[in-house]
Amino acid sequence: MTSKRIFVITGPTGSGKTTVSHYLKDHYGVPQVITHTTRAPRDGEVDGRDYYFETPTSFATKHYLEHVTYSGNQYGSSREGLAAAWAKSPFISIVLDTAGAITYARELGEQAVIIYLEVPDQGALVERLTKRGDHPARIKKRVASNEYRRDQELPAGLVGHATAIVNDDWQVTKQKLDALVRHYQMADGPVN
Ligand SMILES: Nc1ncnc2c1ncn2[C@@H]1O[C@H](COP(=O)(O)OP(=O)(O)OP(=O)(O)O)[C@@H](O)[C@H]1O
Ligand SMILES: Nc1nc2c(ncn2[C@@H]2O[C@H](COP(=O)(O)O)[C@@H](O)[C@H]2O)c(=O)[nH]1
Repeated sequence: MTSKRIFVITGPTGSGKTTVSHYLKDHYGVPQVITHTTRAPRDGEVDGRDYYFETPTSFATKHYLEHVTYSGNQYGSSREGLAAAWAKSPFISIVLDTAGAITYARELGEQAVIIYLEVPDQGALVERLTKRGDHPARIKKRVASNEYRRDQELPAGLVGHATAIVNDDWQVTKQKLDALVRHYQMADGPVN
């Protein structure tokens, strides 16, 4: 029986990955693995809580399970980060782009529970980024990126591995997340 799980939350930018990760933390005590990035912090983001904010030089000194370039910035997650989160709880979460999620599905097999979030209305996605306070120039750059376009569809490498959730209505999304967590709580039983 697999006792440790990582909820890998993936999907396009603005689809609600961070929101879902916070929900799992607040309602189920699921800690989030903090990843590393070279992008600048957004208003309100805190180093060590939202990301480890790195320079290109410091980013290169870490040991990554996987790392990617997304819209011109580097992002990476470490095995040490997973171990630290699993030391706190058997269920943990991480927010990744779809390339990272594919790596996790391949490397961790059934331990990785992949959740793919989608918002079919592109206009609604951009509106969410604007409301979040993202700078218009950053939104423009991101929406023009290959990674943004790529993540709009569940990639072939995740078909059969991911639970897809349309995150249009937050109440419906919460019900689906509750059902998913309950499923794994019952499947895995108490952890020693
Ligand atoms: N179901 C929903 N309905 C409306 N707004 C939502 C919903 N879910 C999340 N949001 C809002 O959309 C914005 C983007 O959400 P969030 O930051 O969680 O997305 P993300 O996928 O983590 O984005 P990114 O990949 O760009 O970091 C936030 O302001 C959040 O409050
Ligand atoms: N493959 C990885 N993707 C990551 C990691 N940390 C974050 N992300 C994803 O990058 C994009 C952009 O994030 P943003 O915070 O700048 O909007 C988004 O899809 C994140 O999920 C990581 O370590 N590896």
